[in-house]
Amino acid sequence: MLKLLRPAMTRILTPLGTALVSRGVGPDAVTAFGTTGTVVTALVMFPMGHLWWGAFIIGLFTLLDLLDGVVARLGGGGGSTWGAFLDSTFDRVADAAIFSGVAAYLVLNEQLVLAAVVLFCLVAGMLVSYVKARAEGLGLTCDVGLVERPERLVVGLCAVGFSQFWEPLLALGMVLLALGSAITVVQRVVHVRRQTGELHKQTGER
Ligand SMILES: CCCCCCCC/C=C\CCCCCCCC(=O)OC[C@H](COP(=O)(O)O[C@@H]1[C@H](O)[C@H](OP(=O)(O)O)[C@@H](O)[C@H](O)[C@H]1O)OC(=O)CCCCCCC/C=C\CCCCCCCC
Ligand SMILES: Nc1ccn([C@@H]2O[C@H](COP(=O)(O)O)[C@@H](O)[C@H]2O)c(=O)n1
Ligand SMILES: [Mg+2]
Repeated sequence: MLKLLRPAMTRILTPLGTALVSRGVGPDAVTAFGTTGTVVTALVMFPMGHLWWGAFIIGLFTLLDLLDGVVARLGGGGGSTWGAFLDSTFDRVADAAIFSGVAAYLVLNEQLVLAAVVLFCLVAGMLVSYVKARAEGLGLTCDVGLVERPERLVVGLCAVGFSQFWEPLLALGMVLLALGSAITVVQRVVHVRRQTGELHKQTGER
């Protein structure tokens, strides 16, 4: 759903991308900087209880995940295979750090049930991405689902950040995210099953 915002975000980020390209900054540097910033912020600020500032700063760093693609395209060649691999792999590293940081905060504050829900969100989010990567590796498509990465980030970071001001929001956001991510895994598996069903009809393959 949020991917509908991609053209607008690309337009907003293009002047910054142009400035970076003209100074010789490449897309891999942007990817690495954004991921490092996210990981350090999540693993330092969340366990210390700085939920608002942690979520806010991570929100800015994750926007670099849109900027790296802009820089890659402006730099010519339309992006590289290595860059696409690095981008997706580092997304998983950033997601792992965000949810681990929140879980660490909850464990330190003895909210073990909510920590388990957050870990469920982490695993379900990874599964959402894995199913797509595996499907695409097999030559299928899997660009569907209710809660893709931008939705996970916006819902997750807003729930964490604003819970500094209204505590129940963290539980509410994480439970919604857990349900949404589980539904998305099912949607993607069903989408793959439909395609393999079609293949079966055409080729006799099961
Ligand atoms: C006080 C008001 C608070 C308001 C908070 C809301 C602020 C919202 C600000 C910006 C909204 C940005 C929306 C961005 C929409 C982006 C749409 C898009 O297409 O994103 C795609 C992009 C990159 O995708 P990739 O192709 O590079 O990545 C793929 C993806 O990882 C796939 O994952 P999967 O879906 O399968 O799990 C992989 O499968 C694939 O391999 C991989 O290639 O998007 C991103 O991933 C980055 C999105 C950035 C979202 C920024 C979120 C910032 C949000 C909130 C900050 C809130 C902080 C809290 C307090 C803030 C107060 C201001
Ligand atoms: N270091 C990078 C990062 C990205 N790319 C290219 O951009 C595409 C992803 O764009 P987003 O706007 O979704 O981040 C990716 O598939 C690559 O083609 C790159 O080349 N190098
Ligand atoms: Mg990117």
